[in-house]
Amino acid sequence: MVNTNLEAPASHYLLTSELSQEIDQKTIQNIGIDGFTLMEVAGKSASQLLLDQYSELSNGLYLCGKGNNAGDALVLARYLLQNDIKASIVFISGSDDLSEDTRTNLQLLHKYDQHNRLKIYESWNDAKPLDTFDFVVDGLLGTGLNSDVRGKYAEAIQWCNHQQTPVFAMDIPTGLHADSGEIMGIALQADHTYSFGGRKQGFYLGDGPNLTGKIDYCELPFPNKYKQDCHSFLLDESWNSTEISPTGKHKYDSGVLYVIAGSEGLTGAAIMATKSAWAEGIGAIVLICPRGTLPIYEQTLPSIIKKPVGDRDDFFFKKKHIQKSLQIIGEKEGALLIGPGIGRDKSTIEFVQSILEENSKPTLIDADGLWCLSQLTEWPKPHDRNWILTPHPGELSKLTAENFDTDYQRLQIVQQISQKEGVTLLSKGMPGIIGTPEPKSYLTNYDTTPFARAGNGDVLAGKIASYLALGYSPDTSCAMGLLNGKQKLDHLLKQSQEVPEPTDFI
Ligand SMILES: NC(=O)C1=CN([C@@H]2O[C@H](COP(=O)(O)OP(=O)(O)OC[C@H]3O[C@@H](n4cnc5c(N)ncnc54)[C@H](OP(=O)(O)O)[C@@H]3O)[C@@H](O)[C@H]2O)[C@@H](O)CC1
Ligand SMILES: Nc1ncnc2c1ncn2[C@@H]1O[C@H](COP(=O)(O)OP(=O)(O)O)[C@@H](O)[C@H]1O
Ligand SMILES: [K+]
Repeated sequence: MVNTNLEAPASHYLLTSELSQEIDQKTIQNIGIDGFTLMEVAGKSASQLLLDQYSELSNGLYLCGKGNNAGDALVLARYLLQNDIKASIVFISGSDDLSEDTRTNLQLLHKYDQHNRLKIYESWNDAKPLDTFDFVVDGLLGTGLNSDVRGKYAEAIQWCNHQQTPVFAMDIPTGLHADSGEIMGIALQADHTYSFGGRKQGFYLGDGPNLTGKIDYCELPFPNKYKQDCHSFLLDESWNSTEISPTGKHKYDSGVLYVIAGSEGLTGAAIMATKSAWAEGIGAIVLICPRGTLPIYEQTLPSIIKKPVGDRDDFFFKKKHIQKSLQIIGEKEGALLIGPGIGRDKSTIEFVQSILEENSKPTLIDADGLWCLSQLTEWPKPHDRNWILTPHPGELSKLTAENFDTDYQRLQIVQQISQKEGVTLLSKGMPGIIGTPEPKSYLTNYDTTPFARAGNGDVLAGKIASYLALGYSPDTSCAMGLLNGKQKLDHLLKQSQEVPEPTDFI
């Protein structure tokens, strides 16, 4: 029983290069909306956005390749020409070999030019010295790019990156890989990206966030059914409550959250996690702790039920605590959070292994709990249980025995592992990536560096575990946990310039 129920809004589907092409082709061939029409819609919606956002533009420089990406730029040029905005168009590889729809759009553009406001250059060399212009449009290359940008294209990009005027990218900044966010030799730095038919996955990985500028989604008439093959989504605060909703159970029909956390020297992790979970309004939290650590929690966690296991001189979880802990966890419905601050003793690993094998609750495994898991040759996960794992990059690497240099590799590992093991994986970092068994993945788009302070992982784990106990699905719980922090961060930063303390996020 693996529950997933996040429903991304259509504007938040993230397309790969292959999927973009597939959807284009199916719409053209099966639905009968031709490529020319799609191009018209793309260029027109970009023109509307651009005119809304910039009122003072008078002369555009359009850098064009020979494919359909150039066609989008030509449609844009036509609509802006209608608004008295001049166009200087540079075809980097000449205009003899344009794609069919792009050629048609060049012919149309000439027909719309009543007052000689159009200039055409047949090569990059011809175009220099360039006329004055107050914005640049990037219609060089689109989403299909899969080799390093060549020749004059690279030269034009380098030049463009030194200009002061705003740069508008059609569909994707040229040189950015649509799937991975990798720079293909050189890439254009855009101020705005008008993303046609769907945002591209690479906008949120690798160098993507540094190159796209502001991203505007321009809808194309793609039937929703063709988007069903999309597995990757953007998670941001614009998602509303119907998209992030409870699974069946009423939110306030809350179960108990059992927390197995803390050991000598690491009781802070247990305190942060339980306080954070408590703040979400859950009815009861039971903190299971080695008896020697109990006095600290008596002082610090008055609202939390404490159930000590073992003897007064037990300061970390051991094999001998297994039965008692399982008995406590089995008392009521709810969820389990295991890991923050439990340490890495050999006996703790055995303890964790048995708890994971025997307990039947939805379970969040974090921090040292993940380390214990990484020490086992096989994960003791029963197939019908919901597990959430919340590793930071080091923990993910240890857990999967995989090294990754890029976000794209990290995404691929998250997708593989969550599907193979049937778990929901929240890979912390920038971006945060949620992977589900379906498999689906959700990428965040905000700066996570303010969260990179010891304690924020415990706060996040506490929130997510509390949502699990409240009856939300694992993926929804992760999404809510991340967005809860982001919302608080925005609020705190409005009040002060300082980086907030982890306790501020509770
Ligand atoms: N109907 C549709 O499908 C719709 C598509 N739409 C738009 O089309 C875009 C995709 O268009 P596309 O597929 O024509 O690709 P695009 O990048 O413009 O040109 C490819 C040309 O570039 C060249 N080239 C390749 N690699 C290179 C390199 N490394 N360095 C230098 N040159 C390189 C290559 O030349 P070749 O190597 O073959 O000589 C090839 O001829 C998409 O992003 C969206 O904007 C929208 O209008 C909606 C409807
Ligand atoms: N609300 C949030 N949104 C995105 N990422 C978050 C959020 N809260 C925490 N994180 C991620 O969790 C990381 C902290 O977790 P971790 O490294 O495990 O720290 P800890 O030492 O607290 O266990 C942050 O660097 C960030 O990547
Ligand atoms: K482009």
